[in-house]
Amino acid sequence: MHDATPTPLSVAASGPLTGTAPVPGDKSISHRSLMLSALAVGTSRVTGLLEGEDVLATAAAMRAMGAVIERGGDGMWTIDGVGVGGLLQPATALEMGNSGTSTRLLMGLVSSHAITATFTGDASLSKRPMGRVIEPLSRMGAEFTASPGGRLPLMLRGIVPAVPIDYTLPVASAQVKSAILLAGLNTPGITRVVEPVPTRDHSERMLTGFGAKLTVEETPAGRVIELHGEAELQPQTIIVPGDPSSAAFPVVAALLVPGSHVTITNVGLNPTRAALFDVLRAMGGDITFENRREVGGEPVADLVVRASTLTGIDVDPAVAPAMIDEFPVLFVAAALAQGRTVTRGLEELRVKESDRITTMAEGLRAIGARVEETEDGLIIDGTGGDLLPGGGTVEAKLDHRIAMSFVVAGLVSRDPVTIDDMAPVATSFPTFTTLLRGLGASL
Ligand SMILES: O=C(O)C1=C[C@@H](OP(=O)(O)O)[C@@H](O)[C@H](O)C1
Ligand SMILES: C=C(OP(=O)(O)O)C(=O)O
Repeated sequence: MHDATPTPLSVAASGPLTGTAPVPGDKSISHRSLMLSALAVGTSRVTGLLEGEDVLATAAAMRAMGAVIERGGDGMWTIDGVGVGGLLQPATALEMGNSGTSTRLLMGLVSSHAITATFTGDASLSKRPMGRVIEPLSRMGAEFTASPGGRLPLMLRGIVPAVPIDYTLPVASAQVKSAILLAGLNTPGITRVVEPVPTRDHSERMLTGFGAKLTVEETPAGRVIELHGEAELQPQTIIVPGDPSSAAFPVVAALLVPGSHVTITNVGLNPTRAALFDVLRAMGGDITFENRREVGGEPVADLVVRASTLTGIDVDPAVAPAMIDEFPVLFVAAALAQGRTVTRGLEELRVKESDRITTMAEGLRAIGARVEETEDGLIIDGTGGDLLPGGGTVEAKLDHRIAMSFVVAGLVSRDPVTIDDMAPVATSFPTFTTLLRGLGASL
């Protein structure tokens, strides 16, 4: 998808950011709303869907397997579902682009249908480990022929009936948890997943909303999720709240650019997602939450952010799953803070769209930040609020969050920062540069 035609961008120091902007829909919730609507019997309606490439890859795959998915002129999506067990054999390979979530969750869905599907992805996705889903889904009876190292392209042969499993997650991964639960939808009996460390719970919330019989119990061994199979899902009307992972970029930009005062509206604050804002506040960031409400079964608020002098901290590894995609931009905040920020327990960052520990360390060094890379995190000595030297070119490595993080870094650098390729940003936040320009950033 992004293997061709790089789109570079040079970003120079900016004047204050001001004004109000809403963030686009949550990527995780958007994927799930399409998948579950496609499995309901009848017509579901979704507003606020993130229209980024990753979500559109999910939509294309669900269409290829029989769902009728349309976007109305008013931005409302309608999905005519095929019912649990009703997915059809796709005529061509399922192209997953850059999207790990589409790939792993759809592998779960296909596993318990009588479908043989080939999954392909771009250069970044083809390096990412799929063994973590192949292993539990094989136990349920699905068969896989994967590329070396358990990677894409791979072929999956689903099975009916699949076998329910009782599975303790070996990695803290909402994608693995969700893949198993989605496979469990068309599996007789109870599929049980134990997560020793809680991860984002959008699948559990939405499965319940669609009428699946699902229980969640907190136990000494962790969260135990039980799903009763052969479920019947009822069509829903869903409003997708704004994505905290996208909000992270304008929020950090406003904290760092002197004189800024912005309001970012419609920010999802599900506790399994929102730890970045707590960490930034603990660093001294002036962030207040206004107009707290519920949207689509998820807590939401408007974030009022004022430029602040941040202080480095030791980030508790226990909060990592609740801000797993926000570390790249947190590293930028740390590079401007007073003193040292230490992060640990972030091994999972090495298997995202890029190795986000090494990519961020290399990029931050290229623009003059003081960074030490460890096995499982970064140690960063900040400037104390002074501009970074800047002047370098950073490689985004087909990783949207790396590209956006260095745009934020460029806004607080003496000499312009060049990002080699902004194209991947379209996967999760197609309106990113427009939103920042609207707040006054000189991009
Ligand atoms: O379930 C999801 O929607 C996601 C889970 C996380 O991945 P892992 O499950 O690999 O941690 C996250 O990084 C990704 O952006 C979205
Ligand atoms: C890791 C991410 O997404 P995915 O795994 O879906 O590619 C992300 O959006 O940061």
